[in-house]
Amino acid sequence: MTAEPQLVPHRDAGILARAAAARLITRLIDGQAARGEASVVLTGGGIGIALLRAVRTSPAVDAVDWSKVDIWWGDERFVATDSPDRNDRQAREALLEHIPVNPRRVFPMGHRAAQTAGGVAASGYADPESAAAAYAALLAGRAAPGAVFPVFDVVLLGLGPEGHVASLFPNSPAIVATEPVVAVHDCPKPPPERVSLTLPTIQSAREVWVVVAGEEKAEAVAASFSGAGPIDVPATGAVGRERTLWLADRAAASRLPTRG
Ligand SMILES: O=C(O)[C@H](O)[C@@H](O)[C@H](O)[C@H](O)COP(=O)(O)O
Repeated sequence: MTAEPQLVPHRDAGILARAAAARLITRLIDGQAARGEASVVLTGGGIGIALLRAVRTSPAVDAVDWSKVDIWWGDERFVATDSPDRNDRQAREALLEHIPVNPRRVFPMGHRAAQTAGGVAASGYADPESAAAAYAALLAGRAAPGAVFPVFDVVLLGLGPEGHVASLFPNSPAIVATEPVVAVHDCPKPPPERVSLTLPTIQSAREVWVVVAGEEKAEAVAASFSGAGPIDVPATGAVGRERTLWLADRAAASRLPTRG
């Protein structure tokens, strides 16, 4: 059973980030109360990272036992580990370096191995395919017996202007991929090479939250609620088992039909 998307409007992007942060903290607390641990899949992008900064500055941040939270990524740019483009680097600077996470429960996606002089093996992967395979193995290692990925408490996703989520773009090989993690080449949003969870993995979450702000996303939000399918509008495939939330500011929701 997947959940019908529910849109929750917020006055502006700043309030959206703070409200989504508070919602995430509560969600993780509830997950830990129910199962002793929790898991979240982070996203890159402007509002996704703003949300993490808002978690860091939240008065309730210490209510979560961060040592018992599994932290994953929905996608990653396949670049050098020290590149400012890395979603995990931005997440560490925004939040993870400021809270007591358990490093063994933080699962960054693979990075491009540095070119080595003299054959010294550098950490990382030669291509996105091998990084994707390694991440799939990590997911399987944290899954229930017989499953290939865990049941995440929350998958956070940003939204692109054409309706992409993670690195799943319209009419791309990745949007129809069925393996848990996929390599992405020629991504329309730079950098071109990425690693991304696929829709089946995203859909394994109890809750999926699409967090979106700005007038430039209004068309994509409207398209996502127009009955379009995920190949044309990937965000429409981002649904949770129990709940699907669209946390939007008013500008991003401005092209939706107003309630009668
Ligand atoms: O790695 C990435 O680029 C993100 O995961 C991507 O899916 C992002 O969330 C959207 O493109 C929205 O990004 P903005 O919020 O910056 O527009």
